[in-house]
Amino acid sequence: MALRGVRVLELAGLAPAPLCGQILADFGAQVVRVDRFRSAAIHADVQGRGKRSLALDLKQPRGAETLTRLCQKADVLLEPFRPGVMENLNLGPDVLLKNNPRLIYARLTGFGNSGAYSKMAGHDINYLAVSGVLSRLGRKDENPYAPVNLLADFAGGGVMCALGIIIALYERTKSGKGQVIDASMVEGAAYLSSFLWKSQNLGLWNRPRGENLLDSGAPFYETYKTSDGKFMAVGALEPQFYKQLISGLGLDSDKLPDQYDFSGWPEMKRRFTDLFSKKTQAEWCEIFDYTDACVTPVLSFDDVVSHPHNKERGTFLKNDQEEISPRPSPLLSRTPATPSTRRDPFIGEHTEEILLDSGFSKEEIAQLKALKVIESNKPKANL
Ligand SMILES: C[C@H](CCC[C@H](C)C(=O)SCCNC(=O)CCNC(=O)[C@H](O)C(C)(C)COP(=O)(O)OP(=O)(O)OC[C@H]1O[C@@H](n2cnc3c(N)ncnc32)[C@H](O)[C@@H]1OP(=O)(O)O)[C@H]1CC[C@H]2[C@@H]3[C@H](O)C[C@@H]4C[C@H](O)CC[C@]4(C)[C@H]3C[C@H](O)[C@]12C
Repeated sequence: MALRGVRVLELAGLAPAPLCGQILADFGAQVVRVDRFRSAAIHADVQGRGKRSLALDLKQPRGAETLTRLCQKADVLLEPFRPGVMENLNLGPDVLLKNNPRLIYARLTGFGNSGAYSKMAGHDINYLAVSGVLSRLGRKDENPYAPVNLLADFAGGGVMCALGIIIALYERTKSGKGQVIDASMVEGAAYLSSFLWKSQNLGLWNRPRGENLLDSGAPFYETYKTSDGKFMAVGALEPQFYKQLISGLGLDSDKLPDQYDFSGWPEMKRRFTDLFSKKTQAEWCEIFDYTDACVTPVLSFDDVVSHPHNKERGTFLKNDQEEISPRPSPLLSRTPATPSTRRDPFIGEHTEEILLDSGFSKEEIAQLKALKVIESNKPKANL
């Protein structure tokens, strides 16, 4: 796998850093999740695929020393805390990069490591708001709407941070040096929105929220309810594809307003809504599947795995606990990701083996355990 041999220490956090670590693990990195003790853990990590867990109390000087020692042999440290937390633990970049100048020290925060808001608590919706993106999301005459926590947490945060890590690893092959990555979810989300900024001159975003081409203003870029309570997604932007949509709906284009005549959009939306409500999702699929009308079913989590296209591509996989999740993407032809099929690790499941692998002696491990600096939790046998 592409990232084989890359050693990552991921300090346990909420959603974005776990996704970043999971991406690295899926593509072959050895990812150790550094957890708080089981009794102190606040959130359950559901993105632990392919990781091992070390439970370590960083608040104790011996705990911080242990992490410092682990960082000497690591390629990447991923930390998800509020700015200043790592420095308070004597684990800031100055200390760790001095010990290991090749270390890539990735800081995944909401507002960044500096700036007026940097020390404030927040979540996806707050970062998306400050990025400017949230103001553009939502339907006409409704409040802005955050699409779950996908945009800031995962796309602008977890994925962007993984990209930063890969770029820094690549750069290190030339310079031999590590560096600090300041991955702010506000800036990650803003960066993702580059197209929205750059396309303003095209007239795509001049109208109020929910009245533009790609924000549910256009009748040909919208979802429609079907007679069985399901939905179809329509994305027929180009005239040649729009023509196929119109024909599939049984309409006569000569009797309709021009596709890009904004004044005709509300009426066209009403007509499309009415038409789509007359057939089931399956009936619409019979009409539109394998055409260029850009019309597809909105698949539920129940239906998506068994959809023929996804089945053929193996888009979803099952682990050995029968849990279904999406296969890593993208597909690399020679060195594809081969994600672990094992269940996610328990907190502290691999504490001892990780320390042994990293050169700690059995005596040192026993001492750390006696001092309650580390915790070891073995899964109960399944009898
Ligand atoms: C599923 C929900 C999560 C959704 C994600 C959400 C939408 C997001 O947006 S995630 C993005 C959050 N933001 C960031 O990550 C930005 C960067 N980080 C921060 O800004 C902050 O970390 C923070 C604001 C996120 C949290 O601040 P906090 O004050 O808690 O922490 P920090 O200041 O960073 O300091 C960390 C302290 O911890 C110490 N530490 C760390 N590691 C160790 C260690 N190994 N040993 C010792 N000490 C350690 C560190 O030293 C710091 O100490 P100090 O403060 O003293 O310096 C879920 C969200 C809520 C969940 C529910 C909830 O928890 C209740 C239930 C709990 C139950 O167990 C399960 C069900 C719940 C209902 C649970 C369900 C879900 O998990 C949630 C809904």
